[in-house]
This record gives sequence, structure tokens and C-alpha cells, in this order.
Amino acid sequence: MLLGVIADDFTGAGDIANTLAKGLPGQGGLVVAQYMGVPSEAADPLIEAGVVSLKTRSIPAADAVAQSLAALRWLREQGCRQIVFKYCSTFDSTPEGNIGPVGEALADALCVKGVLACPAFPQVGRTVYQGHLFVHDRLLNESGMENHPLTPMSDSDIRRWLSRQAKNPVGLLPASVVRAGADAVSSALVAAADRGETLVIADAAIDDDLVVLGRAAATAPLITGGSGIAIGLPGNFIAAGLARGSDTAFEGVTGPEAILAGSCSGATRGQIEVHAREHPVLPLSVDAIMSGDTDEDDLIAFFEKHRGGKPLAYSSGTPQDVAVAQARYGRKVLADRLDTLFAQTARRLVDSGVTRLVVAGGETSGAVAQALELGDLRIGPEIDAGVPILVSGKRGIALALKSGNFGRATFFSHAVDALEGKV
Ligand SMILES: Nc1ncnc2c1ncn2[C@@H]1O[C@H](COP(=O)(O)OP(=O)(O)OP(=O)(O)O)[C@@H](O)[C@H]1O
Ligand SMILES: O=C(O)[C@@H](O)C(=O)CO
Repeated sequence: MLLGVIADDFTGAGDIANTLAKGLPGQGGLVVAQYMGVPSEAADPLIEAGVVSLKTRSIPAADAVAQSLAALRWLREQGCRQIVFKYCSTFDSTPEGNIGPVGEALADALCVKGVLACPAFPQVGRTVYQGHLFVHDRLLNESGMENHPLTPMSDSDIRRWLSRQAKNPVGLLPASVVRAGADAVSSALVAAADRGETLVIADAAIDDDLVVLGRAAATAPLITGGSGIAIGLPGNFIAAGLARGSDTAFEGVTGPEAILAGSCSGATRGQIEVHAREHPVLPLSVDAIMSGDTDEDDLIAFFEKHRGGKPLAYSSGTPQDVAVAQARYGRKVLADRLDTLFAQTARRLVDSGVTRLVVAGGETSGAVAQALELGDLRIGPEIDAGVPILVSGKRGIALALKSGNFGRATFFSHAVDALEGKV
């Protein structure tokens, strides 16, 4: 294994696995496997890039650090010469962490400073300029992310935000340096390290900026960022004659389907609305779930009744709904109950023959994927930017784990078809 990724959530893991498997047009990607947590066994020697999916974005920082260091140990045992710490393109975190604590702990373990930190993913509108993160034409804290249920983002100045989480000074690599090319970036990172800066926020507005950053970091032991930071990395290994290149061929899976949505993002809520026009949907009431009036049996009955019709069950609510529910039940208690509901439902669905599963939301997908004991996942073709088809050989199923904000308006229907190999 050449490249190891430690991803702080499951949809993000699929996102970067997709980037690495796809590579740049005309260049090819790497042979990638996505792992559910830190594997207990050695990796298949044919794998060139291994992505360890963790669920560490919203847990206490010390636990996130411990799990990330365990992932680092395993990846290094597999021979990885470069590690990427993947976090969200909207920099999802709180003033306590976990990007700073995990990024610095990995840097300490690898004895490096002057480490790139760049969440930019221009294909989905996430860009960084002068250390400020934009979502399309809005600053991060005016993009809807200020209402996120678990990691509300109230500051678009991600250098300042990361400084609150970090022990060491946080640097800035401005666009003027990035546009001067890979050598200028390398020199700036050395200078940042000399100043004692462990993590350095890098500007990037277009894919070419990310390619420059990737080239500059070709031999860096550690890189951190969104999936965009990985755009140029397969090319580095291929150019060095170290990698053979990927195969994302996918024949499709037939059989019953189910769609679960726990994301409350504007994009997911819009996709649910579009889906509901032509397909059966089951809105889940948080109050009914918390009182026990609605449980897994209700979801299973709904999915059985609507088999073949692309049924979708969702808890997703507006920012107002989320605020009321969190005030009533507490953020963590509520998130844990919803995770459990989706996870147990998914397990029963797959045990009873569902072979195509679509899930929206990183935490939700993490809970579902962990409950399913999927084994290593193979990366298939991209459904929409940042969302690949994932294949579990162990379970004989195909999945689409969608980041809350990703995907076209008709994503849910499109994804079910894609898992059948239709698109
Ligand atoms: N109606 C609701 N009220 C309050 N919280 C909810 C409701 N529905 C879902 N949630 C919680 O909101 C959180 C959504 O997080 P999740 O990571 O699944 O989606 P996301 O953040 O949009 O996706 P991503 O991390 O991929 O961007 C979960 O913790 C879930 O339990
Ligand atoms: O980077 C992103 O936006 C996604 O891969 C993600 O991490 C959402 O949870």
C-alpha cells in the first residue's frame, strides 16, 4: 500500500476513495479499498491506496485522536509512505476539534510540521481564498452550515477557527503563492515549519490549484484536507512508476432497494422533496421515535410494502425542527437514537434481502455501515461528484453513501438505478 487515508466520517471516506480511484482525466487512478474502521488483518497486497473510515468527526477530541493514531499505525504497517487526513469540505468541526487535535497528533507522530490543510473541493463549490472558506458564492457561515445539527460552522475564517482547536500556530498559504507553482509552495511550507506552524491553511479555488498543492506535497508524509487535496496524488505515484492504476468497472446489482436519510442539509431536504413527487416516502417524527411510537418495525413494514418503488424513509428536518428537537431531547441522545434506528433498520433490511442501499448523511451512513459489517469495500464508478458506488463483496450488496450536501436534485432515484448498473 502506497497511500493511506484516515477519514473522519464514512461518506467523506467514499468521497476521497472516489477521487483516488478516478485520478485525473488521462492519468488514471489508484487501486483503492475502503475499510470500515481499522482492519484487524493485513491488507490485500494489490491495494495501492487504503481509506480507513472512522466516525470521529463529532466525538470527544481525545477519542478521535486515539482512533486516528490507531489507523495511522495500521496504515504504516501496510507500508504507506504518505498519509492523508480527510475531513469535510465544509470543515465540519467545533471550537474544540477535531481537525486541529487529530491533525497535530498525526503530525507529531510523523515528526512533521508545515502540513497542508485545505478543505477545498471546487467541483461542489467549496473554495478557499485568503483562508476563508466559501460554499459556492456564500461564506461558509452564511451557507446553511451555520445550522448544522452537530458541527454548526459560525466562522468562515478557517485559519482562525482552526487556531482555536490547535496547540501550535496555524499558517496560511495564500493564492499568490499557490499560483506561483509547486516549488513556491514547497518553499513556503518549509518556511511555515521553521516558524513552528504545524498546520497551514492553503488557498485553492480551482482544481489546478489542488494539483499544484498535490505536486508540491508529492513526498510529504502527511497531508490534510477535503477530497480535493487528493486530486493530484495518484498522478504522483503513477509518474514515479510506483502504481499500476485502477479498475472501477461495475456490473450492477439487482434486488430490493431502500433509501435512508438522516441528513438535515438543504441539499438532502431538497432531494427528498423531489423524490416524494414520484416515489413513496416515510417522514419520521422525532417525537414519535423518542417516545417509542415509531420504531424499526414501522420502517421495515414501509420498505416491504413499497419494494421496487424506490422507497425512502427520512428523519431530516429544517433548522427550526432540529433546534426544537435538540432542545427537547439533547443533541447527543437524539443523534444516538436516530443512528440506532437507521443502523438496526439497515441491518434487518440487508439480512432480509435488500441488495441496493442508499444512505444520506455522514453520521447516518457511519452508523449504518458499522452495523452492516460490510468488510472491505471496492470502489465503483462515480454516481455524482464525491459519491461513488461502493461494493461489499462480503455482503453481496452495493451502496451509495451520500454526503449531506452532495448530489443532483434527483439523486435518490438516480443512485438506485446506478446501483443496478443502469447509468
Ligand atoms: N429531525 C431531526 N432533528 C434533529 N436532529 C436530526 C434530525 N434528523 C437527523 N438528525 C441528526 O442530524 C445529524 C445529521 O448528520 P449526518 O452526518 O448524518 O448528515 P450531514 O451532516 O448532513 O452529512 P455529512 O456529514 O455527510 O455532510 C445526525 O446526527 C442525525 O441524527
Ligand atoms: O468533504 C465533504 O464535503 C464530504 O466528503 C464529507 O466529508 C461530508 O461528510
